Amino acid sequence: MAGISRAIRACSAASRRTLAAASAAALPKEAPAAGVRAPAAATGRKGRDREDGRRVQWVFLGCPGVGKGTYASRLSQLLDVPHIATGDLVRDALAAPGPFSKQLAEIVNHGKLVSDEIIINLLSRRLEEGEEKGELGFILDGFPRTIRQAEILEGVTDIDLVINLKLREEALLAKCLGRRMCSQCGGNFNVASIDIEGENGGPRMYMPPLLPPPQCESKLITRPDDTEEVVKERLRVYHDLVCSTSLRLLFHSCILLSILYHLCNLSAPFVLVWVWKMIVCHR
Ligand SMILES: Nc1ncnc2c1ncn2[C@@H]1O[C@H](COP(=O)(O)OP(=O)(O)O)[C@@H](O)[C@H]1O
Repeated sequence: MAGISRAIRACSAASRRTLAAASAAALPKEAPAAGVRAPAAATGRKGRDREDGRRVQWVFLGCPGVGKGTYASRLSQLLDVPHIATGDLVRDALAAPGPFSKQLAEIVNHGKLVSDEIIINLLSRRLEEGEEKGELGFILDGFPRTIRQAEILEGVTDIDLVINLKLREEALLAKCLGRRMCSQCGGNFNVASIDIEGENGGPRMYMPPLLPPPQCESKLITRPDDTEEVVKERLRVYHDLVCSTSLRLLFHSCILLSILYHLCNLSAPFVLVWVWKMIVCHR
């Protein structure tokens, strides 16, 4: 409980109220055994709920352009839960006139992350609306993106599954630059045709374009933050965050290891292998 209250105390007063209310209502917290997550298998298929009445609570992570939105939206239809993309919440806020959207545009159109306070406020509001509509689960896309966001989410929900998608850097840039959206139906498409030779005997990567139907062709728009310069900055911000998180994990594991080393008389090679594994796993 201390961890939860610490995380919630860290939120701004406004987001604390809304997130706590949303989590109490929209995200009923069951009482799993300490440290045990409800397995995804326990969650129902479409129309079949868990015993506590809620549906899946999944999270999709990964760098810009990796396909989080595509997979999350398809799965949300199959599992009959809403697909909540914090990027969409930000774009909705950007579309509303006023000083707030100008402030947001300054951040988003330069490839930076918006503050934890803003994103938590937007997400809290979205969860509250979902609660009013009777939504029973979610697939989150693009949240959490910082350690603080992850701590807050961890504190107020039971996440069943986290999927971290990865893709080679050259494909990511091409995919972001090829993204198109239909201004009428909101459908997402991609005009990039990706065909990259495998490296060091690795498999070739081929991803055909995801073309729009004829009725959408003349209505395609590109996101203002999908220019080459901004995408490169978003990828840089993403990798910086992943690196700082990995270093933090590595630092903590080194402290733990040195304690174990002294307590259990572990051999130095064993400690080195463990440290190496930490680096490789979190790269
Ligand atoms: N969890 C978040 N924390 C901070 N900023 C976010 C978050 N989610 C979305 N954003 C903002 O919205 C923008 C668009 O997000 P998104 O559509 O998820 O883009 P991407 O394709 O880069 O994953 C991001 O570049 C960032 O400015």
